[in-house]
Amino acid sequence: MLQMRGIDKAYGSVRANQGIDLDVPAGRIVGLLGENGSGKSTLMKVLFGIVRADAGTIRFSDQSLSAHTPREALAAGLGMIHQHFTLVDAMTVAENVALGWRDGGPWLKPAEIARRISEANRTYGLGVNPDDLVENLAFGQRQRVEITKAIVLGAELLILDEPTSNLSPPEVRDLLVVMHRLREQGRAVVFISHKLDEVLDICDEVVVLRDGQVAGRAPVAGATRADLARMMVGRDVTEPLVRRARVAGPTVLEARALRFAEPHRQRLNGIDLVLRRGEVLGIAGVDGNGQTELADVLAGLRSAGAGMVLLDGEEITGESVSARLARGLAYIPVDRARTSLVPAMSVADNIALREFDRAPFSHRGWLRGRALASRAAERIQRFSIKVAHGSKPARTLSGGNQQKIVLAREIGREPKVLIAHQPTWGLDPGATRFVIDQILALRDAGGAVLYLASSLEEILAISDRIAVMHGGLLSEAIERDKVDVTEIGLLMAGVGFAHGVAEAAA
Ligand SMILES: Nc1ncnc2c1ncn2[C@@H]1O[C@H](COP(=O)(O)OP(=O)(O)OP(=O)(O)O)[C@@H](O)[C@H]1O
Repeated sequence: MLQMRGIDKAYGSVRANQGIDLDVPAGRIVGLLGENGSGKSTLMKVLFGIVRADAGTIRFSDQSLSAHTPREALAAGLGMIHQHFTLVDAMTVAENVALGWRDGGPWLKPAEIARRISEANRTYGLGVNPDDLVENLAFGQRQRVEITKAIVLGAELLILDEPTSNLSPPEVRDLLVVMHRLREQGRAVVFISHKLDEVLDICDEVVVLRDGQVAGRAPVAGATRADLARMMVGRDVTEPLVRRARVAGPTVLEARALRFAEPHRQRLNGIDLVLRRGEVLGIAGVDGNGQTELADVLAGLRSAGAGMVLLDGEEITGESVSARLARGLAYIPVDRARTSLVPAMSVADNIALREFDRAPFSHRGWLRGRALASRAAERIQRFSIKVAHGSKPARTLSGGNQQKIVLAREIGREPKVLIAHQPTWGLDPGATRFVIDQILALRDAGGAVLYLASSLEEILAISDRIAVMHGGLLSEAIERDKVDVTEIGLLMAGVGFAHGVAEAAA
């Protein structure tokens, strides 16, 4: 169905794609793997007409695509599901699908659009309701709306860019079912992922990129995680984590009966939490159960409606973000692209962002360029950020490498308390492992870490104590060694939470 040949794309001196060949047959799922910055997004942007290749040819369903626009790519039968959705919140599902209707195509009555959505639902098991308002839908449902839209608009080949990163385990299973059905119906899928197990589970074959070139391709049958990892980085990165025992110290961060309410946001319905020196407290839970609100309220980005936050026994509930930062709090928010990184600023400036006004970065009101540059060079090296120089704007880095800038800044400051929300989102396996090791080292040095993630596997690997969040409530924290995974699973599904009682008390 798709034949890409000899694709070259350079950004200045960075050769993001070099002579890449990619074949995707109909009825196949091809995994596109590679470390952060290896050129996966660039290749897909070339295919979809978002960026123009310097050289190479593309044939898709017997048409030649060159110098095409995304609109022409859509018309040819390509669909791209981005990590950041393109839906209009205030419209219904059917209206969103109608919006995507090709210019010049036949005008469709709302009833006809609804019919096509139900048909897509039946064939692919999407479970999308045409009349739902998008703003009321959870992340996983929005993603299925995007897929529905692509199918109704006639996509024969779908590009899914890290589609499982923000999904809960049941949502991942549902998505994999949808992908199976797409394959059965003779459509093709390009699946970009850093999760090797999922790639092994769902793909027919994989293509691995390294430094802008194809490092290997292989059928998935018979391959192992270690094989894939080796192709990606040239060595094995899947060694199991060896955890050392820890001795937790006194309480550093505490929340008492914390409440938060805002229209269209998950509420916090009275959260009690204790975080001690030298421990990682993992908060498991399906996304959208108040994790973002809890982390924001603790970091001072949102104000609590009621309750208290204490740091080292002093109340900080009303304090500003910067006052909290000065007390040694660091925050890795989930929506880093919007809240934590300034894309137009250089990598070096982003790394110094929290400390501009302090030595060594400023002196009598003057910024010290050399100190900025040397700190950046050190962090770029330590966190393996793939960039030619710290002076480059952050927006020119690959998604995973932008992420590493925030991690390098927040973890690198050796904070007293680190609140980390999905810190490994979008990172390749090597980088994920590195970040986990850094967080454990911070803990071993006496730091306190609140770790929020939707991957239970990750929570189990890193935490000393685990609590579950559901519907704006937090369960009691359990020591890692005493955790029963089934029980955590049930809590994640909301079984065992006394919602009625808490709501009545509110
Ligand atoms: N607009 C741009 N300007 C300059 N350089 C860019 C631009 N977009 C990408 N690059 C560079 O091209 C290279 C490949 O980036 P790309 O986004 O394709 O990687 P990726 O494999 O998708 O990574 P990730 O897994 O982190 O998303 C990187 O070195 C990146 O810095």
